[in-house]
Amino acid sequence: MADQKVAVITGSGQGIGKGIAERLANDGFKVVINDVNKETAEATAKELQDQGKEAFAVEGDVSKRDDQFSLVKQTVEKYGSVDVFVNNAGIDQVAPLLEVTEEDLKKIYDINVFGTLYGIQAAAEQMKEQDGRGKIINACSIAGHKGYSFLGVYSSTKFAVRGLTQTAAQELAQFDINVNAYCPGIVGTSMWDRIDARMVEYMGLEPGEAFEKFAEGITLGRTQEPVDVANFVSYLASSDSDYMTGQAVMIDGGIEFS
Ligand SMILES: NC(=O)C1=CN([C@@H]2O[C@H](COP(=O)(O)OP(=O)(O)OC[C@H]3O[C@@H](n4cnc5c(N)ncnc54)[C@H](O)[C@@H]3O)[C@@H](O)[C@H]2O)C=CC1
Ligand SMILES: CC(=O)C(C)=O
Repeated sequence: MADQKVAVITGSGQGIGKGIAERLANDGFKVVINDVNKETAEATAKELQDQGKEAFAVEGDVSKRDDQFSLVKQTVEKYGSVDVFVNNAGIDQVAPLLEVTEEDLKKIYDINVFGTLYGIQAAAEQMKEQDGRGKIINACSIAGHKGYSFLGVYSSTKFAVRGLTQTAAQELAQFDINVNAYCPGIVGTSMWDRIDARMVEYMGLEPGEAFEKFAEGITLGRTQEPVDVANFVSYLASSDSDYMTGQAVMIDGGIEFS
């Protein structure tokens, strides 16, 4: 097992991140489960260990640069390298633009944008020193390609993630590091439970109706599960995607077409 590659996934105590961790562990990676929520991170790592996978949990807040560098350091101390780093952690925010406060802006930019850049920095500094190709994979969204009413600030953070992905791809190619992003559509995680609850307030709908309304536009006729996203991230983490960099790819069942 000495040649097992190592993947770090931020925000992987639950939701899409957990799905990615499960898939990469099944692909043969040693996985590091990072989350600001220590309990869910440890529970996910234990679930994987109980299945005979190599996994451990690191509590950390992606919006703190020191936590991101410490995450990489702890990974290297335990597993020897960081081959794949998935900047998955992110938060939602639902509000009309005219109601957004300075505090709202700061909170979401700290996690979704600053957090992604700190992850890129920490991962790249380590990957530069290693042999072999590194992969940095960022969580974008359909909202990183199009602005949606009431999701304007969230959307703007995902446009920023797309920009960081394109620039990091260009700056890091010289170190054999590929940088790409996945852009899910409507995934049934706790993020959408929160979005639905807030949309109800703004759109005058019943609980569940906002989710259904967004889901109506899905060409494939169903909302997503984390595994639908994880299957694509598995490709981005593998050598099959060695010739892809700087892309923010829709994996949304056909909601937006570009
Ligand atoms: N659910 C959806 O429909 C979509 C989600 N996405 C993106 O996918 C990513 C994952 O989303 P979900 O799994 O749905 O969300 P979720 O809310 O179910 O899970 C997010 C996880 O990130 C963790 N987290 C939050 N802040 C953190 C921080 N500062 N440091 C470390 N961990 C932190 C949470 O504790 C949680 O475990 C996010 O970046 C989100 O923007 C993109 C498109 C659609
Ligand atoms: C949460 C999210 O990215 C969307 C567009 O639903």
